[in-house]
Amino acid sequence: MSTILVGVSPAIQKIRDTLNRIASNAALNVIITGETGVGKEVVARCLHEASPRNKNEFVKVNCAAIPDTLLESELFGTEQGAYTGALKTRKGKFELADDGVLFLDEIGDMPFHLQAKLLHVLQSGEYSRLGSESNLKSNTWVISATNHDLRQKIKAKEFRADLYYRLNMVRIHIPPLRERPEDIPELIRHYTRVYSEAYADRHILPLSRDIFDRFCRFSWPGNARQLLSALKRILLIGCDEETLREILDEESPRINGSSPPPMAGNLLGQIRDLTDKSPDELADFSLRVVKQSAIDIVEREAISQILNMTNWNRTRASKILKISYKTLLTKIGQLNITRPQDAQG
Ligand SMILES: Nc1ncnc2c1ncn2[C@@H]1O[C@H](COP(=O)(O)OP(=O)(O)OP(=O)(O)O)[C@@H](O)[C@H]1O
Repeated sequence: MSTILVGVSPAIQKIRDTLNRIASNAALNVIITGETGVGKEVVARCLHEASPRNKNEFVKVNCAAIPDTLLESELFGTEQGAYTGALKTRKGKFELADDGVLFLDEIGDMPFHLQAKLLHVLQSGEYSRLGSESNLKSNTWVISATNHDLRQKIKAKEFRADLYYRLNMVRIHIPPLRERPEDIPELIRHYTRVYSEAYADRHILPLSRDIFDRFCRFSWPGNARQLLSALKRILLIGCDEETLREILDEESPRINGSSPPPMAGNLLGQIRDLTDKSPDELADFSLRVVKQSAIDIVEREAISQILNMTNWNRTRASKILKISYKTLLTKIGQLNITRPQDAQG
């Protein structure tokens, strides 16, 4: 099943744009940054699937989960007899990901001594298995991800600046969900469909209007991962008011407003934040992207309102909007507009 990057926020639309531009040549190392659970692996998988390397492996290594002593052999493999107990030759992740993608998750946790080795592979395109003298050629697209601020780690001498620049040929930053609340309803709708299909025997009902609204107002410190586990739990086993208050930690800060706040506000907020950005972060910015995002936001809102007003009578809606029926259908698909009752009870 292919990976879908759900979201309508300008941030996600910009990521989709970048993704399409860089996946076709699959050559520049990419670093994906963002808090835990924002969807870094989703973006890495989308890059792989959209690239010419999609017939070959997507190999993931979690640099934080593997003990320091094992990470090196995990990455580069071991030659038979390299150490007592190395009974046979084992391929490393670089070799398994040849012609495919090597996804280095939690790269900020890679031990300092291994960072030098990784840099060497990235620069020379060559590496050798532990205990072997002969060089192997590496042809893998390296995509890494981190939820640390690597610039802080560089200052603290915990991360090599030269490796950072090598990994960071393209940077994709995914903002936390609380900064793109318009993605919350989309995630709820999409994953309600996914879970309904996966658990078809359970006759899953969509969230009630009240819970849907409360989900949309919550700030989700654990981002999409937290949202999805709460959604799945409620859809599968339901929950009483007390449990819901616990899940939504109703003492914690709210996103303002009732339903998701106006999207245009977010776009303007993002534009105002531009002054804080580094030239690197402005690489994907252009007036064209802003204009397109603004048009999409306004069109989506207008079409949704008219569809709701006409109770989703598309012929009437297209007449009011003064566009053809066919254009309306295309826009509904392109702008990912869904009927409220598809997601709410
Ligand atoms: N935009 C999105 N579209 C679809 N699914 C998403 C999106 N964002 C996150 N998810 C889902 O949320 C969960 C967490 O996402 P993912 O593992 O990609 O996050 P992450 O940023 O890599 O987390 P970590 O830093 O903890 O490794 C996954 O189940 C993923 O499918």
